Amino acid sequence: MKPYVILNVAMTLDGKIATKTGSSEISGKEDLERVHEIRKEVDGIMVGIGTVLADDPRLSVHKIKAKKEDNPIRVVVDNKARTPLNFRILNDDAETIIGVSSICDENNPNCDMDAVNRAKELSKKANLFYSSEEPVDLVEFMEYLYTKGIKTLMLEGGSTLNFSMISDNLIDEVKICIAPMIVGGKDSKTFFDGDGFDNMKDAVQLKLEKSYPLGKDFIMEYKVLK
Ligand SMILES: NC(=O)C1=CN([C@@H]2O[C@H](COP(=O)(O)OP(=O)(O)OC[C@H]3O[C@@H](n4cnc5c(N)ncnc54)[C@H](O)[C@@H]3O)[C@@H](O)[C@H]2O)C=CC1
Ligand SMILES: Nc1nc(O)c(N)c(N[C@@H]2O[C@H](COP(=O)(O)O)[C@@H](O)[C@H]2O)n1
Repeated sequence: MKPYVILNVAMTLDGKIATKTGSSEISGKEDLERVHEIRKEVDGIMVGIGTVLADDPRLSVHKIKAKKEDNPIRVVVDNKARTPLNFRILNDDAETIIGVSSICDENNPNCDMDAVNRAKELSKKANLFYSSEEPVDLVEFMEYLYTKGIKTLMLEGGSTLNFSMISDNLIDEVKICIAPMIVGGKDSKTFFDGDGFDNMKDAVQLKLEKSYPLGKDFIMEYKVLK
């Protein structure tokens, strides 16, 4: 069993989710409130370590009225246990689960002792899941999250993790905020990066369920066809 996964992202009209320098303030106020309403509803929010390092996110419900109990469990996919101990993702706003790879496991002959030691330190502040693979096996990780009570999970980026999740067929819904902005840049992060598929026939197929303007932005909501 796996959580029901909703991918939410804010992108510019030209499909970028951050500039080449990592600047990513894209959504308008109304969109941020929409996202925080979803955060309040779901059991967990997940991001990749690239997003943690770029944004130092809180991943709590803080743009709308909410109580501490409304905060979902925060989840990070972090191969080498690089989450900095002083980052907000480890504060006491909510529980945090960090998925690390097999190189953090001291019983693995190919482990990296620096990563093993960082993971040990992290385990004092968060619950660690040790994947049997490198990078983190996302199918295995989703099954683990489900056993931890995460039945609904919002994925909030970034580009690399988004592609791994969709190519592993783990995403059920996609919600996109398109802002009327263009930033360009071949090195700017797009909605989905990763390796990409070689052939269009392999493209993931989706069905548009809903679309509407929201403040200055435009929202599109899709179901992933399985
Ligand atoms: N506009 C928006 O809605 C959002 C924008 N962003 C932006 O995206 C950028 C970060 O994106 P990325 O650098 O692509 O980082 P990312 O957040 O996708 O993290 C990628 C990292 O996750 C780890 N990982 C472990 N196992 C993995 C697996 N099986 N598959 C994929 N990754 C795995 C790897 O260390 C990998 O480098 C930041 O600039 C951030 O601001 C992030 C979230 C939302
Ligand atoms: N919905 C949305 N709109 C944007 O313009 C964004 N840049 C993001 N980014 C995501 O939200 C995280 C920050 O969350 P906190 O406010 O710190 O709780 C960031 O890390 C991205 O995952 N989202």
